[in-house]
Amino acid sequence: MSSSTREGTAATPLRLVAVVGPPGVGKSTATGVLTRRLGARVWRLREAAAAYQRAHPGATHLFRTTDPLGWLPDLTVEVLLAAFLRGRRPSGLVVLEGFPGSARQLHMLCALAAGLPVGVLALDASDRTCEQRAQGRRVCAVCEPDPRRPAPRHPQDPERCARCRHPLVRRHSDATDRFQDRLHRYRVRAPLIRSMAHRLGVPHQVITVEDGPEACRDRVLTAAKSLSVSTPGGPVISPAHL
Ligand SMILES: Nc1ncnc2c1ncn2[C@@H]1O[C@H](COP(=O)(O)OP(=O)(O)O)[C@@H](O)[C@H]1O
Repeated sequence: MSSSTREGTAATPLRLVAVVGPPGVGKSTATGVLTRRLGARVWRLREAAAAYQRAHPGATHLFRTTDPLGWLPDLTVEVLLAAFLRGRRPSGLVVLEGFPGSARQLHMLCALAAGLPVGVLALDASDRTCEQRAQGRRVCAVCEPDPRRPAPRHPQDPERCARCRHPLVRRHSDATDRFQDRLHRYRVRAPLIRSMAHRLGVPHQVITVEDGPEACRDRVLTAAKSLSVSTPGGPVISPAHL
């Protein structure tokens, strides 16, 4: 990659692009494109939670959840986001992968981002495509102890990892019932996230990623670039009205 293609370098101010979409649509893949091509950094709620727990071993109460999909309470999400945005935060483009998961979380993000440029990139494909992609996805538990990202398949032995040659496995959350629950939750919440973005003046772009990764790459790059330049006016809606 030439350095002229990397635009999210540490010299530029912080800009946030939230990449959302149904499970299996290609969020991790798109995030990978943005990290490689734009030098973006990635913020993932799960990783932020794990890092916070390591740094605050006494804060176990924050991580108790009764949600059937294991989602953390919004109060905890707010603590994690605030730690990221109000601490020694990075500069340049940051991709929030799979976040926000609800309209309320988008509101929270904008309130904490306090005028920083925020954009939402919503990837979309049919339920069938998402399901097929999730069923075909394999991860490597050796390269990544808590595997989330799709692993590259070995060209001669596609059931093995191209990096370490260990057998690839399916993601626990791709089991059919769990996948359907995640898909349903996203489909219910996506229009609410979109209308919240509209109410907050946050740029929101939907791109269809029905065709293969090559064809989607340029669309993802173009959308992320255009989304990461405008600044929202900041939340004007009281959380009580959410
Ligand atoms: N545009 C695309 N076309 C075909 N397959 C894709 C595309 N984007 C991602 N994939 C594949 O679909 C699966 C799910 O992608 P992933 O990025 O893990 O989805 P998500 O993070 O949204 O759950 C992976 O195996 C990935 O390689």
